[in-house]
Amino acid sequence: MRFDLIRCHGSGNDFPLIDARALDLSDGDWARIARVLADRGGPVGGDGLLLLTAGDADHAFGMRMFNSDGSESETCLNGLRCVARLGFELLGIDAARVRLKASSAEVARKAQIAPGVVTVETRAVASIDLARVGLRIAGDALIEGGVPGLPSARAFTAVAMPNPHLVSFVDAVDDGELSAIGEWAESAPDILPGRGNVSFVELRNGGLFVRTFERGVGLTDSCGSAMAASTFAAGLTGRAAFGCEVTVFNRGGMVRATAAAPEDGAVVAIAGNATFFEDASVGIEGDAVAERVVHRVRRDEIAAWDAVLADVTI
Ligand SMILES: N[C@@H](CCC[C@H](N)C(=O)O)C(=O)O
Repeated sequence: MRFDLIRCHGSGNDFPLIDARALDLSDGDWARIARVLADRGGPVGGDGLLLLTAGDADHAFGMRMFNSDGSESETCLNGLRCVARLGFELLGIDAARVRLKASSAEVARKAQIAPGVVTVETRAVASIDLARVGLRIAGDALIEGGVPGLPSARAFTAVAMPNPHLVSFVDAVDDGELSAIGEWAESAPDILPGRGNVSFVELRNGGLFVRTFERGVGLTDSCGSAMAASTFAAGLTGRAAFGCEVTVFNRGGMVRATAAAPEDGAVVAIAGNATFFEDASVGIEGDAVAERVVHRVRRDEIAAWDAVLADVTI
């Protein structure tokens, strides 16, 4: 199998991106291709695989996202910015409604957050319904509460974006502690059989700093849906005002986020980079990349994002 792909990132969350609108492969094939391409030890690497998929009567195009373990997620908001950019470029549009696995999101080109940085805003609805999060504990919602059975006494807020997130506000992020809870979530415990993304969040520099252990991946430089869930959770717990823009920092950079209150629709808007850094083609044989040809390294975009990182105090 041969594919043309674009290697891209949103806030350092990096992916190979394939225009799959005309491709007809099984879910099992895509899961295998995700594991091969996103393998950090292989010639491509990434936090998962993004697919631009065909649109329908209600959507200009669609997105599918496979984690590096081959599992398919309900969404990926850093990835959605990159998929949206490709969709915009191929269709000659600047805004769209996008079909996700079982939901929709709005995307639009925005003014550049920094010179030379292509910027896209995603808008997705948050939910605190525990059934949607897939967290099987007593009650309808969990807002800053303990999770019986979780190996931590910390208080968590559960949010579906619609992928599952557990968010805890901490004084200082401890990667070891976060990873231990993330690994527990990866074990698909009885109370979280669909697993989940786990984030620790600090109030930092007037904004939020979010560190996430992602379902199907592990610790990443950033996770867009976790930043959305964290902004929503900050509103729910009185740490940030609903309707006001918050800068959300992460290991890979920053985004600007605004969450609407539940009574105002619970839409979380995230504006951030959609950086394309390499155009390549790959040949895959079995479980390995047999050939990789790099056609273009987009040095201008790499430099533009490096300048943002040099400016951001994380
Ligand atoms: N990094 C993504 C989320 C990717 C999916 C996640 N690991 C899951 O399985 O829910 C983002 O930017 O939202």
